[in-house]
Amino acid sequence: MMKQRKIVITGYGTVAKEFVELLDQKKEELVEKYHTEFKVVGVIGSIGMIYEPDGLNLSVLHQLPKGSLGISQYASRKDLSIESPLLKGDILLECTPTNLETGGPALSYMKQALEAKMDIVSVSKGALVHSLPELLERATANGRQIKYSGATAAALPTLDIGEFSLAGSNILSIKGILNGTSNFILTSMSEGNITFGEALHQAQEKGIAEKNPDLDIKGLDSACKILLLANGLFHTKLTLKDMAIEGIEKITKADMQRAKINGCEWKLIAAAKKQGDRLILQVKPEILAPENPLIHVKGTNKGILFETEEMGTICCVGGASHPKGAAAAALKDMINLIR
Ligand SMILES: NC(=O)C1=CN([C@@H]2O[C@H](COP(=O)(O)OP(=O)(O)OC[C@H]3O[C@@H](n4cnc5c(N)ncnc54)[C@H](OP(=O)(O)O)[C@@H]3O)[C@@H](O)[C@H]2O)C=CC1
Ligand SMILES: N[C@@H](CC=O)C(=O)O
Repeated sequence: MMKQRKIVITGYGTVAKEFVELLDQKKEELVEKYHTEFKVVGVIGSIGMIYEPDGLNLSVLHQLPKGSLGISQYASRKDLSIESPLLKGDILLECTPTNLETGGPALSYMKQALEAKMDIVSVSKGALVHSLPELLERATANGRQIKYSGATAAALPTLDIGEFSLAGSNILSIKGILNGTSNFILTSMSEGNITFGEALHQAQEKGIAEKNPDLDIKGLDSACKILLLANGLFHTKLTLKDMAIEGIEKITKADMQRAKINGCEWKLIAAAKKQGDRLILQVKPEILAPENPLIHVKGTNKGILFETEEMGTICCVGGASHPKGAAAAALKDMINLIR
């Protein structure tokens, strides 16, 4: 039997626009493979919402600029009025900018969505880092699910490996290169004749740096990802205050050249490690030895290494940071919601 899932998107920025294009390309394939018609019925920007109960025209929408400008241009083309935001559909796709202090607009959108009995797929991290335990409780109370591959390194499978591939195994530690922007800066400085500032500018042009790039450079984006992975996989309720966080700002080209003499490389490592009854979380730049598989993670790629009691060490490398990869991670979560 054919199913239908109505999606409302909050935050029509770089990732959401890629998602709209991807869904437009794949909608027939999704019907064929999963017997499900995914329709975007609403898009909410900071100016308000466009809503069409039978689905927005995705090929028109993704030709328009991102942000509220695109939303208002779509409204005038289709003669729609800009409505006050209202979460009505089956799935919320949350794509607003990450705000770690307050949870940002995402927190209120997610609460409204759960009240309206919607599942959530989030690529933004703010609300999850701020209030994941509370949101999960609300989701359970409403019989809903929250999926957040897009917030835990997106195109690089991380949470799925821990939840599904390592189910039943005792994970002893997780180490990862989880931020594409900082890894791109380190690789560019190590391999090219380019400054920190130039490399950051290139990462911003690729659309992968956070709106506030300090989140990438100072290690906070990596910290959010390892925190969400740790709380999700070890069922802890740790916060950013429980972590030591250091970024890449102090690493110089000279430091990199010194490391290279012995075949080593500087990488920004996010780690979660069991120590007795405690789980220690930290983010800091480390010099990796040539035999460490994470040394091969170059450019905007990322990587994760799980150490387990029963299955040994498992490493996954690739999943470059890229808006299309983040959109694809959100689509994967939606497909897994209906499986
Ligand atoms: N870029 C990437 O590769 C990845 C990004 N992420 C995460 O995904 C999220 C989105 O990233 P990205 O698309 O790059 O970000 P953008 O800044 O490109 O897009 C965010 C959009 O949200 C809109 N917005 C701002 N405030 C509100 C509000 N109150 N209500 C509704 N919409 C609002 C803005 O448009 P306007 O104000 O004009 O309406 C803006 O276009 C971030 O949280 C980021 O951390 C995760 C994985 C990868
Ligand atoms: N800023 C992040 C992308 C979103 O998570 C990165 O550079 O990897």
